[in-house]
Parts: sequence; C-alpha cells; structure tokens
Amino acid sequence: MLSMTPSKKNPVTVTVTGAAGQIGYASVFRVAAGEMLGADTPVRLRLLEIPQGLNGAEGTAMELTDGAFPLLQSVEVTDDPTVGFDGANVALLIGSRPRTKGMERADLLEANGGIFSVQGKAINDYAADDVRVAVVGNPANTNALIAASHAPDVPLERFTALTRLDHHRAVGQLALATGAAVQNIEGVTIWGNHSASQYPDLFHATVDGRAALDVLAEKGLDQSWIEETFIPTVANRGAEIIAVRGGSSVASAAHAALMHVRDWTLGTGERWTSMAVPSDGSYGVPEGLISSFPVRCSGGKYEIIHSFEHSDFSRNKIATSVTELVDEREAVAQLGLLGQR
Ligand SMILES: NC(=O)c1ccc[n+]([C@@H]2O[C@H](COP(=O)([O-])OP(=O)(O)OC[C@H]3O[C@@H](n4cnc5c(N)ncnc54)[C@H](O)[C@@H]3O)[C@@H](O)[C@H]2O)c1
Ligand SMILES: O=C(O)C[C@H](O)C(=O)O
Repeated sequence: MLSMTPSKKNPVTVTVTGAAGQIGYASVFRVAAGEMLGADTPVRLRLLEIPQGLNGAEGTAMELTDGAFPLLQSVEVTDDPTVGFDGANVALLIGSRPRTKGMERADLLEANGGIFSVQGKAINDYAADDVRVAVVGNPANTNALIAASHAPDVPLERFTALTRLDHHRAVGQLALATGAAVQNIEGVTIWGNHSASQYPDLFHATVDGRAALDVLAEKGLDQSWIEETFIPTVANRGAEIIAVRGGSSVASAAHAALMHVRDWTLGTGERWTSMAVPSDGSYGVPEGLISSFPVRCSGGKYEIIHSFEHSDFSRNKIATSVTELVDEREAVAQLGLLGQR
C-alpha cells in the first residue's frame, strides 16, 4: 500500500478488475491522473486480478507509484473480490476474456458470465452504499445483468454497461462522412446491445447545429448510406479492429469507460450520451433488461430521455437488438448464472 498527497474532496475508491489486462493497464494511469473523476478528486485504486494476473497487477501498481500522481492516495492489489470491492465507490468491471477473430461477443457468455455473479455478490456485500458499476467485459450488457441479479441490496440503476465506445464510433463515422468537427456533432444514440445487433441512430443527431440527415443529404448520402454503410460500420467495428489490429480494441475502450463514468458522476450538461442501463420499460424494452438508451446525467444520476418519436425503421432496429438481449438473458438463466433479485 502506497500513501500520497491529500486533496480537497473526499477520496473515491475505484476498483478496477482485470487491472493487469490490456484495457485495465490503459485505464488506471488516466484514472490516477484525474481524467475520470476530475482534477480535484483524490483516488484510491484497488486492482483486482485472478492469481495468474497478480504479478502483472503488482507491476502496474509499481508504475503507478512511479508516476507520483498527486491525486493518487493509495494502490492495493488483490485477487480476493471481498477485499477488492471493500468500500468501492466506483467499480470498473473489465476483467474477463476478450473474443478473438470469428467469435461474436455472445460466444463469451459462458466463459465470462461466472465472473460477474461472484463479483456482483461481492459488490452487494462489501461495496460502499453509493457504488456505481460500469461493466466493460463482454458480453457487457448481459454481464451487467448477471452482476446486478446477485446484488439485491444495491439499487438496480447503479449497474450499467458500456456502449460509449459504440457512441464514439458513431460520432467518429459521422464526422468523417460530413467533414464536421467532432465537437460540433450532437444527438447520436446507440440503442440496444453492445453487439452487432445494436442500433446507432442518427435521426435526432445534429451536425454544426443542423439535422445530420440534411447535412448528409448534401453530400449525396441518404437512407441507404445509413443502412448499408453507417450502421454496419459502427456495429461491426469491434470485429473490424480485431481483424486489422490482431486483437480487440484497448485504448478506445479504456477511453470510453472513463468517459462513461465521468459523465455519470460529473454530468453531461444539456448534451446526451449513450449508456446501457436497466430499462424502465420505455421504448418497448422490457423492464430490467440492460439496454442502451440516450441518457443525460446530472448530480451523479442518469436519466433516460423519454421524448423520442421513432419511425418504423428505428422501432424495428431497436426491437431486433432487444430480442437478442432477451435471448441472452434466457441463455444465462439456463446456465444458472442469474441470482435472486
Ligand atoms: N464494452 C466494450 O466496449 C469493450 C471494448 C473492448 C473490450 N471489451 C471487453 O473487455 C474485456 C477485457 O479486455 P482486455 O483486452 O483488457 O482483455 P485482457 O485479456 O488483456 O485482460 C483481461 C484481464 O482480466 C483478468 N481477469 C480474468 N478473470 C478475472 C476475474 N475473475 N477477476 C479479475 N480479473 C480477471 C485477466 O487475468 C486479464 O489480466 C474483454 O471481455 C473484452 O471483450 C469490451
Ligand atoms: O468487439 C469486441 O469483441 C471488443 C469490444 O467489445 C469492441 O467493441 O471493440
């Protein structure tokens, strides 16, 4: 355990699972630098690994010490979830196996699902009352569902999964297609599952303050570009990265995880973002299913935006992805991975 400088705000305990893995390694230094919780919030890091990952996590902890981060109050390495989640205010659940070429994320359900039942139970029993959970490990939505089902004492809304990477991918593709600056793009939404069935929705998006569809039309890009190019590019980008890079995305995933938690804790302002959160039943998504929605965050809470009118096209796309989530829930129930919540 390392002790460093005190600061103004109360320290936040951040548990990172899979800390010796690629995304874990790409995340923890930025968390220590204040990029997730703000430049005035001291952080206590807990690095949770499996025994085989402990050396790697110890080495990462040594490098964190060597970074002399002013906000970093302590670093603890453990392979015991009851220690790892003790007093956790933020839990980044990254640790799990990534898919390889030719696999779909759902192929990982059986391999990774068991991790999230154990961790959900430990979060239930040991985390702080205000714990916020962001699941990165795939298949992220259903892993979050598994974790939440084993944590009946933690409010359901504290369990979320990452679709922020898909959101960023959608913004990136729209910026490329229109030539606009990323910061002038707003109102993109990812609906459904973090999988190839997701629906990246441009129908409420704006580019330089104008309807994205109008800007695209001026470039000769119509509905067929949305259906045949934009949606498949965003939805299959994870597989494309694996094919081109030879391994699943890392730095972009770590960045998305940090921005997910940052917006949740520090707020989005008037903009909205995409988060996979427990459904309140809106937009035809069965209550409790962890599905991606447009959300605004303030005061440490997120709210699903309820005001969208959808075309038949959008309704059908959302329904397709939600059907996949229902099937995944059924599959993990059959595997005995769901708890009693
Ligand atoms: N949701 C997203 O947008 C997104 C994006 C990219 C990757 N991912 C997923 O994130 C996960 C991690 O990817 P990676 O590239 O860092 O993989 P990695 O193999 O580099 O690292 C995974 C780490 O998790 C550890 N681990 C395994 N089981 C654990 C457990 N029970 N407790 C604690 N740690 C455990 C391993 O020892 C390893 O160090 C994968 O499931 C990947 O598919 C999700
Ligand atoms: O696609 C994967 O398997 C990794 C990750 O979920 C991604 O979207 O890049």
